[in-house]
Amino acid sequence: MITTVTMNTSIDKAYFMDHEVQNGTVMRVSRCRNSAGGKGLNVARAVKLCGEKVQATGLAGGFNGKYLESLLEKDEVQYQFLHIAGETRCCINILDECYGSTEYLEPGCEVAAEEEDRFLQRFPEIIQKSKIITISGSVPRGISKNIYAKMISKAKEMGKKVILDTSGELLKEGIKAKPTVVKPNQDEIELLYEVEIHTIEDVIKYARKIYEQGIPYVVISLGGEGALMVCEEGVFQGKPPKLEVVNTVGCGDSMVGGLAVALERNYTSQEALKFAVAVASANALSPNTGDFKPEICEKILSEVTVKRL
Ligand SMILES: Nc1ncnc2c1ncn2[C@@H]1O[C@H](COP(=O)(O)OP(=O)(O)O)[C@@H](O)[C@H]1O
Ligand SMILES: O=P(O)(O)OC[C@H]1O[C@](O)(COP(=O)(O)O)[C@@H](O)[C@@H]1O
Repeated sequence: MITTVTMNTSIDKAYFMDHEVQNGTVMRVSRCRNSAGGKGLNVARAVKLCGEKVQATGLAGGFNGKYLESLLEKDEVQYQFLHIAGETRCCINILDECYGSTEYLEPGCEVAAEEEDRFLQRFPEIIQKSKIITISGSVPRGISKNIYAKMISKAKEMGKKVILDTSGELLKEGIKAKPTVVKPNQDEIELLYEVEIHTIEDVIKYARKIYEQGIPYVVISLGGEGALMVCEEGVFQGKPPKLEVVNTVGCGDSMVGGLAVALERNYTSQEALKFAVAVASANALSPNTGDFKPEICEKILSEVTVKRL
C-alpha cells in the first residue's frame, strides 16, 4: 500500500471561464469544480487510477475538512486524518483561454504545537501497512519546518521508502533526512540553491548536488520537456510526446503518484522514469487534478522516450 501525506489539505476550486479574464472587473464563472486538494491528495487519486492501494493522511479541520473527506469518499480514496481545530483552506485555479491556469493558494490555518505532536505520535501507526510513503506540498502556519525530516526518519526506520515533493526550507530540511526520492521542479531547485537555471547542464549540476547528499533518486520535473533523473545508474531524461494540454495543475503530483507506483512495483529506474512521465503527462490532458484516462496513459507510455545524458 501507498500512504500519501498532505499536511496542508485544501478544497481545490477550479473555475472554468468562457471569457478572457479581465482584472479589476466582475467575472462570472462558467463552471466550477471542487476537489479534495493539497498536493498529496492529487497524488492519492493518481495512485488509485494506476490501480494500486492507497490511503491519504495529514490534517483536516472544520466544515471544509468534513467536505474534503466526503469528496475523498466519492473518489473512493481511504483516509485517516488528524482532525484539527482550524479550518481546512481553499485554493483556486482559474482556467481561461488567454492565461491558461492562474492559481491562488491560501496559506492554511494556524496549527497548534500540540496538534503537530499528536499527528507525529500517530504517524507510525498510520503508515504501518504501507511500503511507500509520499510527502507533498506546503504546511499550514505553526507547523515546524523540520516536520518532514522527522516523518522521513521515522518512516525509514520502519523500513519504508519515502518520496518527498516540497519546496524551500521544508525541502532543505527534508533532504537532510535522506528520503528515497525527491522530486523538485526547476523553480524549486532555483529556490533551494538561490540560482537561475538556464540549461539542461545546470539542471544536471544541481540534481547531482542533491544526489550527493545521499538521495538515491533525484527527479527534476521539467514541464513539457519531461523529467531528469539522477541515480546510481547515471543521468536519464524522460520525454513525453508533444501534447495539446488542457490543465497542467497536478502534473507534478501525478508524477509523484507514478513514482510511488513504480517503487511499489519494483520497476527499474528507467522504467520508473518512463512510467512517471506518462502518468504526469496524461494528467495534463484532463481538466481535473490527479486525473487521467488509463487508456491515454498507456498510449503516452508507449511514446515516452528515455535517453541517457
Ligand atoms: N506541457 C506539457 N506537456 C506534456 N507533459 C507535461 C506538460 N507539463 C507537464 N507535463 C508532465 O508533468 C510532469 C510534471 O510537470 P511540472 O510542470 O514540471 O511539475 P510541477 O507541477 O511540479 O511544476 C512533467 O515531467 C511532464 O511529464
Ligand atoms: O500544498 P501546496 O504546496 O500549498 O500546494 C497546494 C496546491 O497545489 C496544487 O497541487 C497544484 O500544484 P501544482 O500545479 O504544482 O501541481 C493544488 O491542487 C493544491 O491545492
